[in-house]
Amino acid sequence: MTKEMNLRELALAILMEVTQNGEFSNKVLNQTLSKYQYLAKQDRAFLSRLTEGTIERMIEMDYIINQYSNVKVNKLKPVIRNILRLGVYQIKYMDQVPVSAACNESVKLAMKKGFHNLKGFVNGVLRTISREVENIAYPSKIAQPISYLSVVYSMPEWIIRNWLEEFSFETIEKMLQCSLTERETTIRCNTNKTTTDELRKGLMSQGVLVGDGAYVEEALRISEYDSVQRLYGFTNGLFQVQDESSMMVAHAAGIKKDDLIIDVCAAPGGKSLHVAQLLEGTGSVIACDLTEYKVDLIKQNVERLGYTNVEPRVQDALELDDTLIDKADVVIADLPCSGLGVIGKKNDIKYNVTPEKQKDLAQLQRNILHVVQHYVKKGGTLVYSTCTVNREENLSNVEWFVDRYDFELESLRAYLPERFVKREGKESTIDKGYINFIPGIYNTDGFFLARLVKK
Ligand SMILES: C[S@@+](CC[C@H](N)C(=O)[O-])C[C@H]1O[C@@H](n2cnc3c(N)ncnc32)[C@H](O)[C@@H]1O
Repeated sequence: MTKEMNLRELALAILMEVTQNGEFSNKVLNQTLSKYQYLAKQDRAFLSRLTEGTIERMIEMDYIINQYSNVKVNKLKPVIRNILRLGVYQIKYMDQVPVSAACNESVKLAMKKGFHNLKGFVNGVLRTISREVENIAYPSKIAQPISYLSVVYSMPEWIIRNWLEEFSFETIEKMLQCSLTERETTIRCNTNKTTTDELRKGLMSQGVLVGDGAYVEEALRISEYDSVQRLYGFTNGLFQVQDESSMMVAHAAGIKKDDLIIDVCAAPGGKSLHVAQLLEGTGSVIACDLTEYKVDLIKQNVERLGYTNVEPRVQDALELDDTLIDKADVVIADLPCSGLGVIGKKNDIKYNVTPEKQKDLAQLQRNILHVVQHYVKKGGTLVYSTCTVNREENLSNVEWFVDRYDFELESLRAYLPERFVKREGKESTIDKGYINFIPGIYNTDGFFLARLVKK
């Protein structure tokens, strides 16, 4: 058995867990990588690329298979279906894999999994696709725009229909293109411990490529590394991974020394720790989440980054804590959401969201807002945010909120980083108090935030 065969077998096992057992791809891939730590860097990269790529392009893979197989994808045995998906991905997207290897190794894998009788079928379908790969007839952009976007960018049709109610075709295409483009990782420098220049030097000494953030002073963008945990400065808390859109929350909050901040859905602590950083050791941050497990994640990050002004707490945001009423200068409500802004990083989210789940989430967000608005003192601020781009979970909730509670939207212009504000034209919604970061238009994840002030 060759090494490559082993890697493909691991990829198949991951795909089976994700597609048959509903596991999250990030989780299963990370577990596999930690189990097989002895794998060489290029093997880890091959495995990651093959599994992540196949999952993020799954609708396209199935479309291609359906063009050339006499048995439709949904009628195939799950193992064979996933072997074909992996095979087609190698043929179409992995130039470094010879077509013959993609076909032969897929056939061997089918036999190894007990499907000797289907080796001719797997071989036939993959060989045909390898010959026809440049001639695949995709849905027409003009005549079938929804199918076109769905197949070319592997996005479920219902999400595209939903987005078309709010965004133009061109904007959606940009978002989708962006979700399939590899971006650097953004990190937030812990400026209480080091400077961005020192951090940059340390990372570069390990051969990491380091660029400036696009909008936020304390952000750096890194690439060409193997594992974040092994990077310079990780263990001693010189940085935290955080997208620049997320970093905007702490800025939008307008933190002042000695403020009391309550972060109602805080794990793993990205925003709580950023806020603590801006407090420079003063004030305090109560960082809550639902379970011990989640709160432990916050604790680990607090310890690593070395903050003494953060108090992690198990607290259900749906249950009012009387002792906190009217106490907070700032409440951060970064709420559970459908996550459609981070499909570039969590590539199976798009297949798991349903219209019903999205509706339930929008309701959950309202229920949480109803409770946590009590914690804001008069004149204090509530920052509402999600990592999704659809209106129901974003602006519609904000409109619902200001209609019912004694809050108003306040312009973000005075709060967001200067570099960002400068690029926003006169028409920007930041003057209305909210912003929808659209991937492909902004160089960030998809993200929404609104600044609400208690009258
Ligand atoms: C978007 S994530 C928060 C990310 C975090 N703010 C950060 O920047 O690292 C949403 C969090 O809400 C938590 N959550 C969900 N329901 C909750 C509830 N009823 N009460 C408290 N936290 C909840 C989830 O466990 C999850 O950690």
